[in-house]
Amino acid sequence: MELSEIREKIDAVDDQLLDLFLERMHLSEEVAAYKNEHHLPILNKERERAILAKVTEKSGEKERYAYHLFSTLFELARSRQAELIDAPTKVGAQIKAALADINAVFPQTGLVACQGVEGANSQVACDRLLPRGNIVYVKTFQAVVSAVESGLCKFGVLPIENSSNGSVRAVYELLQDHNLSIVRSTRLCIRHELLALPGVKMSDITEIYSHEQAIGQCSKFLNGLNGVRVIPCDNTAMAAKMVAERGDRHAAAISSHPCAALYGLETINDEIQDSDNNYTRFICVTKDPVIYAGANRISLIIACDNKPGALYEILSKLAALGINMTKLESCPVTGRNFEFIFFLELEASVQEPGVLAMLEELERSCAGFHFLGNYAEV
Ligand SMILES: C=C(O[C@@H]1C=C(C(=O)O)C=C[C@H]1O)C(=O)O
Repeated sequence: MELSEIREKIDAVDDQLLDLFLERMHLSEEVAAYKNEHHLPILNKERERAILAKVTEKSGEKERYAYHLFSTLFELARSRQAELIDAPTKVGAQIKAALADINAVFPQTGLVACQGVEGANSQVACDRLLPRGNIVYVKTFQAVVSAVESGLCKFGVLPIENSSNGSVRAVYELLQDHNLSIVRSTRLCIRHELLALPGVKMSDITEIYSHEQAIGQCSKFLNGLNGVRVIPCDNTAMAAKMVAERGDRHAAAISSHPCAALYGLETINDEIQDSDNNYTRFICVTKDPVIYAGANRISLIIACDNKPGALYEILSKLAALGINMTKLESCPVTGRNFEFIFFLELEASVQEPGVLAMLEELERSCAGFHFLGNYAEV
């Protein structure tokens, strides 16, 4: 058969397929109306399994392809049903509350909980996120969360990811366990320096203090040193402060340039970070789930079943809406045997058509779902 002839036949089959597809979608809309009336869940695994069993049995050696095609058809049918059924979801209620005040503008002032001390990168981030905010320093990320949850501070600032080290797990864990909303984010270019008391030389140093993230970001420099103990501490600025206060001429801190002047130290070595493209993103969180004008990023934590195609199903929902994903990181669930959760970031606003319905559907279909916020990066 000539190619043009085969293609003519394919065109004819496509016409039939399309008609049948539209008819199938129409029937699932009728099923949706029934489910709505009788308060039935959208997903019916038993029915889907029965159809797949029949399809695979009839498809012979093309069984794999038929399985995939029908799984996609179910996916699309469920998406359409979710659009039509307004079954309550947690994310729906959360977003509705967050959008209640449509004219809400980002506050200019307020107390901001910040982990560390003056000179910490978190402090620079606080100034960027809330230029006229009043900083309250606390010792740990947990204390930032507690300060916001208790109402002591309206805002909290936390580092969420670094371009060399990836996500800050401890912060994601706190976001999972507490109901805080991300309302703004910012990206800081991080430079590290080795600071010590005035006059101290590299050869005097036997101990280097810094935050774990900074230690990780200067691994090449640190690996090149001999006979030096590297000691993690709470914060890069705290490390500088401690070295200054102890007056120990064998100790140094990996910290930022402003901390040298702030704590009376001198730079022994500058630009010691592994990569000059070393960025850390910081988020600003609040207790009230507000979505301010200009929000164009959505952060999610998702857990899906450990089965073939589980992640694909999530991604296909984003692809269907043409949403760009700016982050997808898998992370093992602590204490579980290679079970993973996913950290996602999307370039989208819940006010764009279809986005809220898509999030509601993800909540319905995923084993775990956390909407962390819809916000703007400044
Ligand atoms: C259409 C239905 O809803 C969903 C979609 C199905 C499908 O596309 O065939 C099957 C079961 C449900 O998960 C239904 O319940 O029949």
